[in-house]
Amino acid sequence: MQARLLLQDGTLFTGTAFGAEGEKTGEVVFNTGITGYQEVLSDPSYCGQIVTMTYPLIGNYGITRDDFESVRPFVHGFVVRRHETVPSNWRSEYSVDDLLKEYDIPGISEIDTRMLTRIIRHYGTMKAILTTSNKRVEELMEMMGDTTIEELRNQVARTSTATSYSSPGSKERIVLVDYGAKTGILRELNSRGCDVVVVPHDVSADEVRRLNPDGILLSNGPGDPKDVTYAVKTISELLGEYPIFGICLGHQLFALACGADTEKLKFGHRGGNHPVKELASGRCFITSQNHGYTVNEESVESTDLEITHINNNDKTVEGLKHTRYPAFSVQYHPEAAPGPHDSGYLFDRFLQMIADHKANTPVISRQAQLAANARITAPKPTAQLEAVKGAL
Ligand SMILES: NC(=O)CC[C@H](N)C(=O)O
Repeated sequence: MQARLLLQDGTLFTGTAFGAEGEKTGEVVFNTGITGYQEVLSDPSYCGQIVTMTYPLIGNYGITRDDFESVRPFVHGFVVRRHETVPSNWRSEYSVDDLLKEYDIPGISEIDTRMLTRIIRHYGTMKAILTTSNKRVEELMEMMGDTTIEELRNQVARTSTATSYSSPGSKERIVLVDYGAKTGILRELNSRGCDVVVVPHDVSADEVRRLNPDGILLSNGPGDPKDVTYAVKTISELLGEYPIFGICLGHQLFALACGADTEKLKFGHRGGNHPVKELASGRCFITSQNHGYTVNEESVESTDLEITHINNNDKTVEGLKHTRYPAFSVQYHPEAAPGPHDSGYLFDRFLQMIADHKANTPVISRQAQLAANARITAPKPTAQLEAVKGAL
């Protein structure tokens, strides 16, 4: 069956359909990873996007559920040069084609993904529609135009957990705020023995305090950080009270909460080999990335933040730390799977920061904090009780 990919600028690609039949609009972006298509498909940060892989052969090692970064794929469409229908891997459970069909995601293969990537690099990311229908181009253009940017935004609520859950451990209590978190973050915390409570994106500062965490981890997630205003407010309320570590969207929200600004990149960073320089050591780390927005460098100057890492390719901000409070963040993914694993040490740094914070927090103030928490936890008197009290 034929499939077509129509870009907002009118460029039309005609190829072969795979995955689900139908039509999906999204922002078209490219990922340069040679492996990792399962993690890309199931990374909630891609919600609302049509992803093209620059590596030309996709699907050759099949699909293994254990490798997923969340419970289901979130991409709106998948674009590849060649798609393998007969995976060759003992762990494979089924093919990419089966996965896309199961989750109603259309795919297109046999198109010039190199040309598509060059268009995105030249003109920037843009909207696109992927279809298996025979609709006329004019009609498709109209449909794409009707998809408001709002439909492609505000994806955090769609990808976050609706209720809190815990992943118990015997060490530090970490509250992981799920803005569309990758499973890899939980895996890294659990492997270090952390007692993790995963909470929804719209958790309030008081709800976090009630959990009495040793530290807070702000996860990755889809969309524009400026759409998640309530999270910025919550983070600014918790800043200084608990050690904080932000990853990707969590990094951007942390920056906004500290008064810095974010902006959209022309075509973003998505792949497994982005070089990042740690300014303190001068060392270069190879990192896994997936983001379209970035923290504006100049805006950091007027805040209490310090830039700790920069991207070696385009010099954009890749890491921040607070100069007064125990809090830091990175734009890339230290929990990368399938890799590179250069930055896994950042989880150890976070736990060390928690240990230092505990050691430096006078016992009396910790007790005061616990007392404050107890006050917050105490049930509020109901209106009825107030009325009875008033009558007495
Ligand atoms: N992986 C992420 O957390 C992505 C952050 C944000 N949605 C961006 O595109 O910049």
